[in-house]
Amino acid sequence: MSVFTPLDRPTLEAFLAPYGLGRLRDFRGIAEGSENTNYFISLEGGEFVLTLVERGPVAEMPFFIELLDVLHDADLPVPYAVRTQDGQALRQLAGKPALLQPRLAGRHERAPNPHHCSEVGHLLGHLHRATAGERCIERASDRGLTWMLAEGERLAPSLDATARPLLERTLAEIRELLAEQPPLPEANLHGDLFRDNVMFDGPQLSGVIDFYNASSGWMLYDLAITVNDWCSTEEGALDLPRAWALLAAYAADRHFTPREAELWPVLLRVACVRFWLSRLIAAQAFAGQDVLIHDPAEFQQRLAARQQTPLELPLTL
Ligand SMILES: Nc1ncnc2c1ncn2[C@@H]1O[C@H](COP(=O)(O)OP(=O)(O)OP(=O)(O)O)[C@@H](O)[C@H]1O
Ligand SMILES: N[C@@H](CCO)C(=O)O
Repeated sequence: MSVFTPLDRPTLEAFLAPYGLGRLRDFRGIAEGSENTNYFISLEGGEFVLTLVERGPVAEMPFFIELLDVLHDADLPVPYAVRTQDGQALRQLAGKPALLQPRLAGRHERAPNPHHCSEVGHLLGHLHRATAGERCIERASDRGLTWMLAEGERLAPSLDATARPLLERTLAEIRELLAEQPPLPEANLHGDLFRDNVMFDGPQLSGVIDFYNASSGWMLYDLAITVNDWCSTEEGALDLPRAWALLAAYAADRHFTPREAELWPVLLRVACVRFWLSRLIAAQAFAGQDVLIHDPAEFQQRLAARQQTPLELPLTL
């Protein structure tokens, strides 16, 4: 399980006292999740999740706190940093940045249908609309195009004869994007809107969590990340009814530009490379440890399937 930092009751009680939320009733480490340490915390004053941020620079934490406040104010179902009685949102526990957030209702949907995908598309459109243009809070992704190129070039020689040319083809596309810097519309991006970061309460989307990959950037890239997870078959191909439902719901909030339509197939591939690489790196770093490791091959398979994309952006919706 992925509890990188074990915590005992006295440590938690001392940490939680300044929130003034009553006695600690119960707590339990959360096995799901692969990057941060999370605990469900039951206090007399309500149900919460405590997150210890295990990766990424501490200096970035005010960005996440501000972004979640903006999204919460825009009525998106997101967690936000609960303040202590003297107004502190970001604190330290066991030497790590630590946040207490409300626990959102619902459960993850592992087998989404077009209705679930429509809910997700609508949510993503809302998130982008709330942060587009001047409202966008600047933050470069720490796993953006430059990172992909550097890590891809480093890892390519260790791949087999099928995987290596597949990766190198998309690295070439990434080089072209870096050289061109196409002016695609920007907003704040979730950056990791996978099934395990969305909660459903019955058929209704009830929460979006895990903003630790959020950044500013191309909205289309966030859409590609989302479609690749929510609308892929077991074999890695796009499931068109699910993808159409997601894109149609998203497009109700925003019209795509012609340049976005051209670059859509490329960004679907780039979004595969982003997670293929981060999974390869995590698999090496945590090999043999009791940590949740997502299968890198899943994104190799999806990237192979995205060499032809039978899915166009709905330009006229
Ligand atoms: N605010 C919340 N409300 C309810 N459940 C939550 C909340 N935050 C986290 N969880 C639960 O904890 C699990 C792990 O959280 P999270 O996805 O943030 O961890 P992570 O290590 O960053 O994961 P990932 O592998 O997606 O990067 C989630 O799948 C969810 O079940
Ligand atoms: N959602 C990511 C893990 C967290 O970034 C993956 O499935 O690889």
